[in-house]
Amino acid sequence: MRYAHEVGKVRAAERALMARLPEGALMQRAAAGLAAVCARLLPALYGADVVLLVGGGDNGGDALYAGARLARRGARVTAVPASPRIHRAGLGALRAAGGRVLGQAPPEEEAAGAVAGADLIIDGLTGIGGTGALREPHATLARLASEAPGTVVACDVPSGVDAGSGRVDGPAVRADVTVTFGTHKPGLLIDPGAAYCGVVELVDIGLGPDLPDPDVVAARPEDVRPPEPGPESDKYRRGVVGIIAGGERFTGAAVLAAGGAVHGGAGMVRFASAPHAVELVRQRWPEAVTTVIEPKPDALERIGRVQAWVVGPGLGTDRDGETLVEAVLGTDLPVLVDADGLTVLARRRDLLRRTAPTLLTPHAGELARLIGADRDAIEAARLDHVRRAAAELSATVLLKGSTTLVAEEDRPVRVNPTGTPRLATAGTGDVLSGLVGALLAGGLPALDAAASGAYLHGLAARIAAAGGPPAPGREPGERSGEAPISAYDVITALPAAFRAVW
Ligand SMILES: NC(=O)C1=CN([C@@H]2O[C@H](COP(=O)(O)OP(=O)(O)OC[C@H]3O[C@@H](n4cnc5c(N)ncnc54)[C@H](OP(=O)(O)O)[C@@H]3O)[C@@H](O)[C@H]2O)[C@@H](O)CC1
Ligand SMILES: Nc1ncnc2c1ncn2[C@@H]1O[C@H](COP(=O)(O)OP(=O)(O)O)[C@@H](O)[C@H]1O
Ligand SMILES: [K+]
Repeated sequence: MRYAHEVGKVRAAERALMARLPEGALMQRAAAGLAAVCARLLPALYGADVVLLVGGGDNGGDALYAGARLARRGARVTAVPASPRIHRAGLGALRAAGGRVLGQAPPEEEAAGAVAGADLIIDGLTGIGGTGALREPHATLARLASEAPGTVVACDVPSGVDAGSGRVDGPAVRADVTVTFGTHKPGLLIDPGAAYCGVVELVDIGLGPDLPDPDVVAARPEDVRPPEPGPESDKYRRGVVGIIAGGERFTGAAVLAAGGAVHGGAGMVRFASAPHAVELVRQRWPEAVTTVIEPKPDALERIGRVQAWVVGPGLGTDRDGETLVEAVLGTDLPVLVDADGLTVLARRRDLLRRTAPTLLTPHAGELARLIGADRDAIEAARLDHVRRAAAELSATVLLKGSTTLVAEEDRPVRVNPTGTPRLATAGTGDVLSGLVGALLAGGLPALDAAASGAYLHGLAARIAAAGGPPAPGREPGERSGEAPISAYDVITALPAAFRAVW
């Protein structure tokens, strides 16, 4: 796992460690790590033009000491101060190493010229101490760095990104590489902030023993463990997932959710709905066992036994849909509620009073209805809202969108690292609900089923878009070589995604 800690906990750990170390030692560790990454990024250090953007806090101090190390190895280093008070000792070290320092608040043309001509720019404007939108001249410098042709390396956090939440209010540095110290900060893993970081490199400064449990975690491939069948498995023991989706009017969601489950490793998929949806699912997925049901409180009785339920995609939000959502949540089995089922829940929160696990998979608009919040506020502060939702609704909540997050009370929030904007196409959410339902039926706890499902879903989308294993990373401006994808393509690529983690 990649771990991230809230800013307050990072500061507490730094204080505890600093108390045991000689003064300034921690900043030297950070600066040494930063300088080492920068040296690796430059084809030749000797004679390279390096520009430091230096704010008034310790983030600027790190940049100055890293610049001094690069200057001692032959780089031509220029510091651009953004504040009248910049780290004195760091400034002294840079000067002693032969670095140049522009005057306080240098004219914009001078700063712009230096930034535009740099081979490498170190962004030391603000780190974990940055709050709110960047003020001037920081905002202008952030814009100049983002537009410059040189490689941009953010010190700890790209300036303008809120380290705790990933919130970005106004201009922020778009980095090629972010060198972060001690532990990741949540804002480096969560959009919109995550999109500003480029490649994130973690430098160990010895904080580990002083850090508490993480607040946010992101899976690596080895952390994704879908249930694997053993020799003693049969279709019932592997897990039967029941899906109630679609109706007479909406049938696409039914076919896609069933497909996600069929390719999600369920031992069996039981699909139940109105006749038209059942007919289409039967034609497309002959593997599914289908039942025509009517929207009555005893609707589940004819379907047969399952280990977990998925309810909601394309169901409709009227009284009939409500009856089916109520019937499913009345069972003592794990239930995933998605799409129209969530709209029903927004007016029937009482249905969430149950003891078996409940997993909700809203996008920001659905979550807004569920917890009475503003959609834009949710998009801007996804971490806060997903946590609040899990606590208020007493459920596991998977918040879809640019960065998918999964929260459960008193557990670290799971961040999905495989997402891709190519998933922003109608129907992919239905595929996710079927896939996660299959993992729930296979016995994974709700948090793991949701996080593993999101991981495999994103990976399948990348594989579908790339026409094979996704490329490891791209140079800025390089063509992606990817194709647009449909929800159906994601289903088709699920086997390849499973192969990549099994
Ligand atoms: N502690 C340690 O042991 C270690 C810490 N380390 C490093 O220290 C960093 C934290 O340093 P920090 O606490 O000094 O805060 P920092 O990120 O420099 O920001 C404060 C400055 O930014 C300014 N500012 C704020 N918001 C602004 C805005 N919107 N627009 C414009 N300006 C804004 C603010 O100005 P003020 O609001 O006070 O006028 C103040 O000048 C951390 O990220 C890591 O890099 C490493 O060396 C490892 C050891
Ligand atoms: N910008 C984005 N970046 C990454 N993933 C996205 C983005 N926008 C949407 N997604 C993903 O696409 C899927 C869309 O689901 P949803 O909103 O339920 O659509 P639908 O109801 O049409 O199926 C989710 O898995 C979501 O996380
Ligand atoms: K920074």
